[in-house]
Amino acid sequence: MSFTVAIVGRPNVGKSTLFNRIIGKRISIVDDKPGVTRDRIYGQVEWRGKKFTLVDTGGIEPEGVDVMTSQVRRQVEFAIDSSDLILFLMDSKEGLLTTDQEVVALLRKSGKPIIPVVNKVDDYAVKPELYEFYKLGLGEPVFISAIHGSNVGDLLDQIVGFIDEHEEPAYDEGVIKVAVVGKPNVGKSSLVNAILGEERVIVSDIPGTTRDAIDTPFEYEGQKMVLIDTAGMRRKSRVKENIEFYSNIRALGAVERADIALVVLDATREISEQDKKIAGIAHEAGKAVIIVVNKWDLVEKDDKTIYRYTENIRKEFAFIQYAPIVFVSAKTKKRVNKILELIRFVMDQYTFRIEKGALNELVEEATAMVAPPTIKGRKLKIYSAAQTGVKPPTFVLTVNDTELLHFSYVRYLENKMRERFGLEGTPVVIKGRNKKEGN
Ligand SMILES: Nc1nc2c(ncn2[C@@H]2O[C@H](COP(=O)(O)OP(=O)(O)OP(=O)(O)O)[C@@H](O)[C@H]2O)c(=O)[nH]1
Ligand SMILES: Nc1nc2c(ncn2[C@@H]2O[C@H](COP(=O)(O)OP(=O)(O)OP(=O)(O)O)[C@@H](O)[C@H]2O)c(=O)[nH]1
Repeated sequence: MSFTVAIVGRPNVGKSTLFNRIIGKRISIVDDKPGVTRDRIYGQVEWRGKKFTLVDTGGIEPEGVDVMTSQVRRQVEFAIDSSDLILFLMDSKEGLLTTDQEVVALLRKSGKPIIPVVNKVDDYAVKPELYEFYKLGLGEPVFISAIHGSNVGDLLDQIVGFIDEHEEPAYDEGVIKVAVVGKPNVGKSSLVNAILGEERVIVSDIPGTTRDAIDTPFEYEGQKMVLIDTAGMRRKSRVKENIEFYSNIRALGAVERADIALVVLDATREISEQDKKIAGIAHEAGKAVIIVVNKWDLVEKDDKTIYRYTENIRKEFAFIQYAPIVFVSAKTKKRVNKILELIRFVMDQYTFRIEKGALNELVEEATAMVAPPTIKGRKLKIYSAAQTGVKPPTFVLTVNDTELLHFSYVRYLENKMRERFGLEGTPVVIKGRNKKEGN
């Protein structure tokens, strides 16, 4: 699981502003597909080659709750239980308040490192009155302006300074990394055990091991794989709302390290918002997805059941139409092997390369069939197409003006590519680039 940094502080000190300042730049995904999570209270950051997950604990609050003590209590609990580093944010305009000191006293008990941060220092000057913040005894505070971004780079430098000892295991190129994600109780551990073909002890109660996703390398018909498992690590949270939140953060950490996410659903339960959120995390991270419907043994079936389920999943998970669906039982092991075959197949798709000639031929045919859009009297012209990467397959179209590359036309081209080349299980990224003068 990735290094987690929590921003904690009283209401209105600027937690969201700081979060957006750090995360905002990275979010360049223009995704209009419905169902994709929009409530960003955590995100992945890369700074000087190091990665971490940043959490805006203010976002944990359920709506309508404005009781100060309960708000801060949730934040503090999250920070203590689930983060590796705490950014304690204060407001220079308000000065050091008693509440700040109380919260720090609580945070300190956790033994987690804390960086004191004083926000809203907009004029670059550290005035004498700011020296009161040294009284916290947490060392030198970082004075920032989240709105203007000043000193935020220094803050990021300090954060990544803590990451050294937290290296993730590295795997060879040829190893397929598979994250097993899903709501609590859908059967993730059972599925992992079924895949590995042996009962494995989940070490969830040993302190210190609980936070790390369990990586299990194995081989299937000569193909090296590793399962990144987030199961069995449910926090015994005192605050109910936090449980779902922990689940999502864990899923994010596992998914970021994986090539393929197995999004596990419980066949006996209705599809919920959280199922969609978890699938959305995988989709937004640009990972391949396989939907695994588990506990199929418990479903009373007739000859239409599987079609009804499939239809419902396609409707609820409209944003990942590309994901294959497999119906399994971890308990009876039925079709568990099918998952392994799908993993291999989907990995081929995730790393698929389309030869330039074939790609341009396809684009020519597609544009002949449905003409590119004309917006405000100007017609989109696509001069050429090229694949620029894999994991997921990424394509660049050279056009007259990227403004004219409407998302619905991009989706049309994506569908055409999928019709011809398959690309099942993998997202496809299509970007536009303006043709330069003279080429
Ligand atoms: N002058 C100034 N104002 C800031 C700065 N950062 C945030 N603010 C303002 O402070 C107010 C609160 O900011 P938020 O980011 O919503 O604060 P928060 O801590 O997330 O608040 P909660 O969601 O209530 O927990 C907003 O009006 C921001 O525009 C800053 O660097 N300078
Ligand atoms: N009938 C049936 N029960 C299953 C199946 N898979 C899991 N279960 C049961 O569902 C319950 C939850 O399974 P787990 O494997 O612990 O679920 P999990 O997703 O790892 O749960 P967390 O650790 O809470 O995230 C257990 O009682 C399992 O025995 C299945 O395919 N069929």
